[in-house]
Amino acid sequence: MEKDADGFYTPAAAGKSAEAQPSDSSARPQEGGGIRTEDKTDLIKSTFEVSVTLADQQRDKDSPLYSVKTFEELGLHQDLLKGIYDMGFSKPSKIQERALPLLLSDPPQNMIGQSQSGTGKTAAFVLTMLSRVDFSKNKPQALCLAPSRELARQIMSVVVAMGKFTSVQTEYAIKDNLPKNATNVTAQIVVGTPGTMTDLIRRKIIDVSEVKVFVLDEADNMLDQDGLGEQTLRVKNMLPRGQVQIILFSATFPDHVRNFANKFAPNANKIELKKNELSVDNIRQFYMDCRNEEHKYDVLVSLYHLLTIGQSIIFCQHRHTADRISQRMTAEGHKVASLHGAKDAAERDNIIDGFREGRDKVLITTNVIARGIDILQVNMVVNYDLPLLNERPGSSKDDARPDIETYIHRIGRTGRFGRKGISINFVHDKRTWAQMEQIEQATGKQIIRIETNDLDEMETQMKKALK
Ligand SMILES: Nc1ncnc2c1ncn2[C@@H]1O[C@H](COP(=O)(O)OP(=O)(O)OP(=O)(O)O)[C@@H](O)[C@H]1O
Repeated sequence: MEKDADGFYTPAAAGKSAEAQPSDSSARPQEGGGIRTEDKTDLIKSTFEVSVTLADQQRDKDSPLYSVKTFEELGLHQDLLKGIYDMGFSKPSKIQERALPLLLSDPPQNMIGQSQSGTGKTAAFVLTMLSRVDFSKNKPQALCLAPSRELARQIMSVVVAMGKFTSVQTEYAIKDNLPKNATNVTAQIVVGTPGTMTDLIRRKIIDVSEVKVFVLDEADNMLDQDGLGEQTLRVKNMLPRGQVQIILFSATFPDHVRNFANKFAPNANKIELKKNELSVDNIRQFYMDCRNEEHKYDVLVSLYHLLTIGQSIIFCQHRHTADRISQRMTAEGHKVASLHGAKDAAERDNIIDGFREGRDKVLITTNVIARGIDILQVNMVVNYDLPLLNERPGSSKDDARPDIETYIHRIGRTGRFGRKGISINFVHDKRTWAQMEQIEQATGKQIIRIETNDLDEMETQMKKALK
């Protein structure tokens, strides 16, 4: 099975793997901030392929994709092994190899698992849910929460694909999915967002008496007081005491939620990353020094050809910015889509499906899809606005600190499972410059300057980074 045009898993030629090229690290800033240009290319005109050999990276001991084990050795049921191989997976990744034996051991134990973006966390918790449910019982037994409907739908596509050779039944707990007069959910696995899940449990449409597994994807965000923390806790408090395995996964676990995570999933087995392992090496990070806000728009438009070579996601801080840019670009004849939380459910589904199918190549959005979204063709992420922590009341805009976690998740929309990717940050004044420097320090990865007026240079850099 491989992903179909709309990015969800469908039966197709199994076991296909893309091909890899060694990475090139010759691009270095010169004194004065310029960049050495080597081998000019015809990138804009060409249709060069962005590709990697997964098998090679899975052999590299230092790669998060490396594993000494096979899926057979991880103790999975035969029907699930069939599902995995049907999806074209041949070996587990490091997080899968390390987490699965712990997740599947009996008696069940809680887990707090961290590994870089795009390294296969979803498969680890989906396999756990599928392994734990009793398919002969028509009652919810595994609940999974995600921070956005887009991510919940994507997780569900993985449940359906991996469970293809089982008799699993599934249901969504996302807005506008179930009819108002819906009765008891009989599905064994329910995936949704915290608000709707709470509502359905309260209304007794979801009976939680048989729930055995509770998964939080993007757990740090789901537990953050400023995020979805309260709603998620409400769901947990409605579950039967003492019998539920709690599984938290994320690429990031900032200190201010770690304590809460430990209380939320007591006595959990833990897989943790060191700070310098947070971001993946296959994503090359650049910045462009724009003159002002208006110039950011002009630079983005000038990049349009490069943005559409593969697929690109443009992140803005506010919904109105995403709308304004997309309206302007559309009026000027460019094909772009915009997605944010103010759009209604059907429209959101339509937009993300169009992007997954490749009907749209450029998606302008907010943090709503900064986490978890897995579209392999995305090879470029632009931070039109750098992600910022919520500005505190009374503090000036100048004090706003960059949101490092969101930055890591945003750029992780590219470079999925060992593929190459590029991120470009727009800075346009002293404040944004300082914020970018803080990001560079926190991630420990160099962010390389590219001139805003040198498209040839950009093209050359892109080709090198994606090679
Ligand atoms: N063992 C494997 N072999 C091959 N491909 C895999 C394997 N495990 C996962 N993948 C693929 O790798 C991609 C990334 O996986 P996934 O979305 O689970 O990452 P993640 O760690 O949850 O990322 P994020 O932190 O962004 O949520 C997906 O397209 C998935 O199908």
